[in-house]
Amino acid sequence: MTGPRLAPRQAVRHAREALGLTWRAAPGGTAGDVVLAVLAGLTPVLVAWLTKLVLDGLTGERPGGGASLALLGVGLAVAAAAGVVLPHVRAYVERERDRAVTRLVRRRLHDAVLRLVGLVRLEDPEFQDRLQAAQQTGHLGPTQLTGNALGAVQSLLALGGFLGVLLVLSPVIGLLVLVAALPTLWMQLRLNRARAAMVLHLEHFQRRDLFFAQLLVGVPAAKEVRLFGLGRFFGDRMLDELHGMHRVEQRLDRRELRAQGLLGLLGAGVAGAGVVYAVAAAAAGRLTPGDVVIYLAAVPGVQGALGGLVGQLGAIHRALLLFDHYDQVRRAEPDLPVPAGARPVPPLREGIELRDVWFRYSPRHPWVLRGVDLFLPAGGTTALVGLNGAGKSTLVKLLCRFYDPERGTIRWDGTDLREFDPAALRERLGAVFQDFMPYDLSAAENIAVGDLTARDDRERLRAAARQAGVDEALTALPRGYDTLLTRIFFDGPDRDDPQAGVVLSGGQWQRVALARGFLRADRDLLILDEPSSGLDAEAEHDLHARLRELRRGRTSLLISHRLNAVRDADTIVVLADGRIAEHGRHDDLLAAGGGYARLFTLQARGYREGTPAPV
Ligand SMILES: Nc1ncnc2c1ncn2[C@@H]1O[C@H](COP(=O)(O)OP(=O)(O)OP(=O)(O)O)[C@@H](O)[C@H]1O
Repeated sequence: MTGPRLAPRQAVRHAREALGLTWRAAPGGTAGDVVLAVLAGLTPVLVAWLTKLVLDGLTGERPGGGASLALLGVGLAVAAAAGVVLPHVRAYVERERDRAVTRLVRRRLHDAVLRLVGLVRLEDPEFQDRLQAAQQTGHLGPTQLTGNALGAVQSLLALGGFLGVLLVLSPVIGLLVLVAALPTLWMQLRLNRARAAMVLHLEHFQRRDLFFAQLLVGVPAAKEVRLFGLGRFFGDRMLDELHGMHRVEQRLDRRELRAQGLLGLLGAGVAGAGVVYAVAAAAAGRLTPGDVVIYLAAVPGVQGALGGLVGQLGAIHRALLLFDHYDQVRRAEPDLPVPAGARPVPPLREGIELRDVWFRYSPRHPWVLRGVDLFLPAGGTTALVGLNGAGKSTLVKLLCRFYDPERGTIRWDGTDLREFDPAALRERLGAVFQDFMPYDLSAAENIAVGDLTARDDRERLRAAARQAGVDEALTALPRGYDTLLTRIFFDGPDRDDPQAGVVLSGGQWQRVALARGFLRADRDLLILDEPSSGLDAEAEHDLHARLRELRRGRTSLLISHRLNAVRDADTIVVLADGRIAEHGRHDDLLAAGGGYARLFTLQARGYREGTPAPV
């Protein structure tokens, strides 16, 4: 397994940014941690040295009065106490710092995602993987890097101190210990790289493991999993992924075990030889008992510090790799060009014109729109119809500027949408999407997300709900509009009240989504993509009557498979194979006897004779 690599310059840049980020998030905590790391590195050496001095004083090897011996004893006690307390203080300071870093990283990631005003990047699976990894591990880069860098400083200080002591006592042994540690260093570095490679290799298994686990325990798939008896099938797939993951880990663990065992034996051999030498030298009077004690502390001290140092270097490498996900998300270019001096979006006076619009989701995907020419006149209702996959929702997404056309233009009173800031353009739009989002929030909040300025205006929210025909149902909920529309989690006082959260029916949700759209009914363009698909026949009829009222004199685009619901539109446009196949008023299209007439007749016959309609 070869390790993933970061170019040295990139590694240095990541290190600088990660450390800078830690500093900005928690300057006090970081400075405190540096001081504590230095103290923690020097304390064991100080304790060993003071022990030696006390022993030498006691055995009369070094002259010194009782007073200085007592002082040494006190110093030893204080240093030993510091050695016990410091790690706990440091752990607290580090956790505080890490929490501050986590908040800052989350905020910055959030800002980076908000800069993606379109959908292209979010729909790119590779970018999604990075985004998920950055969400989960973004904070670990800076915190682990800082923690391990300071750990490395601590190890270096301990290493330097103990090596200095050994070299003073016996340069030969000092050098021997150092040389014996070199294979450990080399092997650890190799293992570090293999471990970093494994982490990346495991990501694939982990994603799929999580996917199957969520299918098994999550609510969305629960019905199909039970009805189709998929539990065992998905459970086995999940365990396969887990096995795959564990096999990779096991291979590396075995390799590590072999290497560590061999190196441990080597280290113990060197240490043992040193002990024999030190005892013999003390017996011959070349070393004092204190020298032997400090020697006994220094050999494992050097080996431990070296091991720690190498481990920390490996962890730094892994932290830099983790930081790479965060860095790439942060540096992602905006997915839609937003002009520097974007023009304000004027109220729509004439209409929106699509001129020879070509679009595909990426060069790897087929064309969805192939030269669409269309005019949505201000103040008029245009209905868009067509078979599944014809490109209707795609056209809506282009109007909202979630994507730009690959060829051709969309003009708002003559101005290309690309000249506007997408956020300003969207301020002028109201929409009910076919795949609207049910939020795990209260009923009031679920409507208010359509226009957050109405959040505290209960009357406005209720008016919108009334227009969508859902006010009565929401008022009747256990806590009225404050009832959570979820059973997944409860907030505040709801926590202990299982009645507080409710599950709405599909049609009720559809009406809540409609209420969101009604909140924005005063916007310049109202887009209604299948607004009645989940409603019963009576409610659908009622809704379309309301929508007709609402649309009167407004610019709207209505998409529906129920052709009866669009027959009174000012213009009906039929989209087929990415092109406008027909357009005109209902009666004209029927008279023309084309695709629209065929579909309309089929649906009408279906209602009369009970024949299932095709769309
Ligand atoms: N995000 C996407 N990435 C890639 N292809 C997509 C994406 N969204 C839609 N498509 C493809 O674009 C084509 C048009 O889809 P679109 O949703 O616009 O059709 P539609 O006319 O709204 O269909 P329906 O009546 O079923 O809602 C389909 O072939 C679909 O697979």
